Amino acid sequence: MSAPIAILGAGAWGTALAIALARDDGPVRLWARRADHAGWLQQSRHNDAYLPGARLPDSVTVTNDLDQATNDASVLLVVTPAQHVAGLLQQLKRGDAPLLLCAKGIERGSGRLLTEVARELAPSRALAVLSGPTFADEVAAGKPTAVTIASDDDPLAASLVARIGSPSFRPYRSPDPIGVEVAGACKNVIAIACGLAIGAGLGENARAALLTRGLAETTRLGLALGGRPETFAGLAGLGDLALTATSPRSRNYALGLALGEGATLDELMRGRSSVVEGAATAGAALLRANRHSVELPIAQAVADIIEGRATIRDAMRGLLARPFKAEG
Ligand SMILES: NC(=O)c1ccc[n+]([C@@H]2O[C@H](COP(=O)([O-])OP(=O)(O)OC[C@H]3O[C@@H](n4cnc5c(N)ncnc54)[C@H](O)[C@@H]3O)[C@@H](O)[C@H]2O)c1
Ligand SMILES: O=P(O)(O)OC[C@H](O)CO
Repeated sequence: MSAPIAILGAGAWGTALAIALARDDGPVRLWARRADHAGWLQQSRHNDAYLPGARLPDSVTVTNDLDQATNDASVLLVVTPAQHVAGLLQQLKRGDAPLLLCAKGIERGSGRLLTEVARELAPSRALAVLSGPTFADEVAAGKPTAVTIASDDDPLAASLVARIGSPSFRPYRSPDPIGVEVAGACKNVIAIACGLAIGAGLGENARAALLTRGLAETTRLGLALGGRPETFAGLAGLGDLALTATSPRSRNYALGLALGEGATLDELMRGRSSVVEGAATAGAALLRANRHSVELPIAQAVADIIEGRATIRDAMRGLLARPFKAEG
């Protein structure tokens, strides 16, 4: 029997990954932050709060005890929202099981990528990143899905692909964790912009333009941070952007759509438990881009709207007033 896999975070994505990775040959432990939630999940096998309709297989054990979840695990999947990854890593005991970072975002305040957070807070552990076009409910339902697993450590990436892959959950290996992280984080910001455009009635041409120029600015940032150009045409880049920036089932796109239709951010965020990563990442990406003198006009527009510095109309007008230039 293989060593256990620990999945840290019992929102929609952690739950879907637990279901996808549950096998007869190795147990899966799912860590939930709240004791009452862990107890309910373990007993009912359902996660109505975050992933209604899915059922946890018997080989998944749910706990809110981090030591119990991680003890003897072969790999720890980090699946909390990006802004809580540092808090989680600070609670982890020292150990040598690798981390597979599955959250998509850049840290607010510091502009750090999650691999940079992990390198500082869990220096003894090898790192890999999992990203790509993955609506959790489809993964939980066993629908065909392809992802990227990226690491500087190719044997680690290969062993994770072997442990995690199945006919319906197909990981592709990549040597570019930085590019994969930047792509996964920024697509959420671009998805908000695309939702805004449709919600505000600007049309599908505008959305296609935002998606394409969004990929161009994401690529600029990724390259400045050391990513590889081909990553942005891959699953974590174009693949995830195509999914997220066109589907009302994306929480990021849906937030933009509702804002564009006239809802306020306050109304949309009040009482909400599920995460909209792009809202925090817009400003964090800008912070990081400014340090590298990289321009992110679309992320700037999204951050200006989200952080209350511009109306949607003014931000969109600002984008349209930019000087004409060569494509690239
Ligand atoms: N849902 C998806 O389809 C999907 C797919 C791929 C990647 N992701 C990424 O996975 C990450 C998690 O998203 P999700 O959809 O599972 O979240 P979710 O919105 O379903 O659930 C939110 C989770 O955040 C947890 N949480 C709230 N406050 C916290 C805190 N202070 N510390 C630790 N955890 C806290 C909640 O307990 C809950 O587990 C995000 O970065 C998201 O972009 C999600
Ligand atoms: O619902 P979203 O916008 O958080 O997107 C979920 C996944 O990241 C899609 O790949």
